[in-house]
Amino acid sequence: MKNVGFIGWRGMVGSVLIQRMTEERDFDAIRPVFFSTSQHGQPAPAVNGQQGVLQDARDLAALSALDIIVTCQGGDYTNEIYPQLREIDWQGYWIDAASSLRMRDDAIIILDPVNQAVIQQGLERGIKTFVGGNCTVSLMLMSLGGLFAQDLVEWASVATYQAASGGGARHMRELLVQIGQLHGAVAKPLQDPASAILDIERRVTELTRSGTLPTDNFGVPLAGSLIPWIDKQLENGQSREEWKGQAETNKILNTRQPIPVDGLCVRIGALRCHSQVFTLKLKKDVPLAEIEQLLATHNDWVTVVPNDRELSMRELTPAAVTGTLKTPVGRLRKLNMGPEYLSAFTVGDQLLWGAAEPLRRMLRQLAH
Ligand SMILES: NC(=O)C1=CN([C@@H]2O[C@H](COP(=O)(O)OP(=O)(O)OC[C@H]3O[C@@H](n4cnc5c(N)ncnc54)[C@H](OP(=O)(O)O)[C@@H]3O)[C@@H](O)[C@H]2O)C=CC1
Ligand SMILES: N[C@@H](CC(=O)OP(=O)(O)O)C(=O)O
Repeated sequence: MKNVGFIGWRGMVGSVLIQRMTEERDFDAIRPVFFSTSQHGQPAPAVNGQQGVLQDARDLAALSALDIIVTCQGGDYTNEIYPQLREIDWQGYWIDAASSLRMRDDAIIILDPVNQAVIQQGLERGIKTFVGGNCTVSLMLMSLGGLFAQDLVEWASVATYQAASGGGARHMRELLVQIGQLHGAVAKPLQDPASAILDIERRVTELTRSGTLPTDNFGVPLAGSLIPWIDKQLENGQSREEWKGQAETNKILNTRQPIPVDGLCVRIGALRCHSQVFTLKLKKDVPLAEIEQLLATHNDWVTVVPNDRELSMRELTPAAVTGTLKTPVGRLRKLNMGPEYLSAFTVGDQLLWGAAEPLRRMLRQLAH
């Protein structure tokens, strides 16, 4: 049995990972050791009736005794600890949720339903560093994988609708507090059907602009609004989140000729599901029925939602998908621009296939 260290297990991504591992009985096949940067010495979570003590996540001796390290602690931790471990010639496998190591030549971005062949080749070449992809990229490829697998995509233009959870736990709290404060300010007139809706709206807008809503995390109000920028600003005018679209997609797929992927990333007031709208230019005119068939059969989690009003409203929303491993795609239709132009709408839980699930499945491969 492999000794596996977990860092970041009590964070948002980490706790989803532990929950999924428990559901799938993954702990039966490993000897887990839990670490913390702030709570070492305290009781570790009990697994299969066994409970140890939290180890120090900066103790290189304890870390280097492990066969596999799984970290959901974030990029700062990775940047601090990973080079030190490799420096002392630690030969174990490093599985990471953070973006820091993704684009290194000696790291593979893991999304096994899409790139198991790339993962397998990497393992055979002795690659030891496996990193989960950016959530929008992973969710796009889970939903549209059938078209990429057949090399049908000439380019993809995307507009994202990204959930608060992508920013972290505190961002989710901030959104909910904002929602509560806005509602609280108008709760009374709202109960009166005779009250004027534009007076209510004015009060909400005034409060939104007053500077009194909590905005420490998002920087501006998100409730009742949106934020058309995610992550850092790059010199070419893209946000870093937008830059990842093309860079990571092509690395995951190991394309010889890069497929252009670009668009705008937008934060909205959903809690943990990212949605994305695509305009795809296909390399040829493929009948819609064939497209639906390719998409639906690509992996076990994607479903094609027929382009029907009722079904789209019921099945193709964050409310329907949150907390599940489903990665549905719908609103599929040929656009007025021509028969090679396809629209698509995708939804997926950014903490499951967007973050924790690819790590869990990589660990399972390595542990067996
Ligand atoms: N959020 C997301 O959607 C995605 C995140 N990632 C990556 O994963 C990393 C971790 O993200 P996320 O899970 O959101 O981070 P969190 O902020 O939820 O957790 C990170 C760490 O904070 C510490 N911590 C301090 N106080 C608490 C508390 N009250 N409850 C839980 N943990 C606490 C824990 O470390 P300790 O025990 O050592 O104190 C924990 O491991 C990100 O930095 C990013 O690199 C990747 C994909 C998506
Ligand atoms: N940036 C993503 C979440 C995330 O953590 O992405 P990455 O793993 O690429 O840093 C979002 O805000 O929705």
